[in-house]
Amino acid sequence: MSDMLLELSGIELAFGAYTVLEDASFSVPKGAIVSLIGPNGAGKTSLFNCITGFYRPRKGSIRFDGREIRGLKPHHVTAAGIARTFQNLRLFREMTVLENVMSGMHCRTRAGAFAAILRTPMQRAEEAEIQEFSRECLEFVGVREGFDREATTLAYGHQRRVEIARALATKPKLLLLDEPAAGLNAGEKQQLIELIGRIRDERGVSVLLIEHDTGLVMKVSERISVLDHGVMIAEGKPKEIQSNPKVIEAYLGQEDAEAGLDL
Ligand SMILES: Nc1ncnc2c1ncn2[C@@H]1O[C@H](COP(=O)(O)OP(=O)(O)OP(=O)(O)O)[C@@H](O)[C@H]1O
Repeated sequence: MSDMLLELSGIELAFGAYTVLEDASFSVPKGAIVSLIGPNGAGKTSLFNCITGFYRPRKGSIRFDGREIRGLKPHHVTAAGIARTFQNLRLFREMTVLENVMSGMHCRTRAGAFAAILRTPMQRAEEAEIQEFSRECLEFVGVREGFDREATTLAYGHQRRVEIARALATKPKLLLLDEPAAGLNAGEKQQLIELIGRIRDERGVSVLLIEHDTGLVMKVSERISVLDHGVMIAEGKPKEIQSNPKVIEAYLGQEDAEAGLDL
C-alpha cells in the first residue's frame, strides 16, 4: 500500500498552443499538510482544476487513494473524496449559511429523487442527518450563529469559513484550499493556521493548499512543492525550500537570487 494519498505524474495541460503544465509530478502523503507555491501564473490553480476534473490534462496520471481519477467528472472526484474551496468566494447567493453547507452533502445522500418528492420517512431522516452534520461542520470552522442568514451577507472572513465548512460537509479525505488566506487580516490568518491543523488532526483530512502568504505557508506546511511556468522546480520541507536557489530565482529573478527568499 502506498503512503501517498494523491500522486500526480507527467501531467501536461495545454490551451491550444499554450502549454500551462509540463510534465508536472507531485504527491501528497496520507495525513499531510502540503503547500503548492509559485509565482503568479505558474499554473497552480490549473493543477487544482486538473485534480478536481474541471480541466482535462492531455497526458499524465492522477492517482487518488489507490485509483486513477484522471478524466472523472468533478462530482465524481468529490464523491471519491476530494473537496475544494475557490480563489474567489463561490458561495451560493440567495441561500442561507446552513443551506450552502448542506449543499456540500448532496454527493453523500442515499435517498433518490422519488423519495425527495414523496418525502418518505427515509428522506426526512436523511435531511435531519444532513442538517445536523452541516451544523457540526459550521461550528467546527468557528461559525456558531447566523445559520439562517443569507451567506453572502456575512463578513468576508466568515464567508471563507463557510466555504471550508461546505467542503468538509462532503466528508473528504483530501481538502484543496485555493488561497484561503487572501483578504484575511493578521488575526484571521492565525485562526486559519489553527483551523488547518485541526482539520488534519481532528478530522483526519489531508490538506493541500495554494497560498501566496509565504509566512503562513512556512508555519502550516510539512512539505512544500514549487511550480514555476508549469514545471515543478522543487519539493521539500519548508526550511529546504526557503534556501533552494531555484526557488529564490523563480521568485526574485536571477540577479536577486543572492538576496535570499523572504519565506
Ligand atoms: N481556461 C483557460 N484558458 C486559457 N488559459 C488559461 C486557462 N486557465 C488558465 N490559463 C492560463 O494558464 C496560466 C496559469 O494560470 P493559473 O491560474 O493556473 O496560475 P496560478 O499559478 O494559479 O496563478 P495565480 O497565483 O496568479 O493565481 C496562466 O497564464 C493562465 O492565463
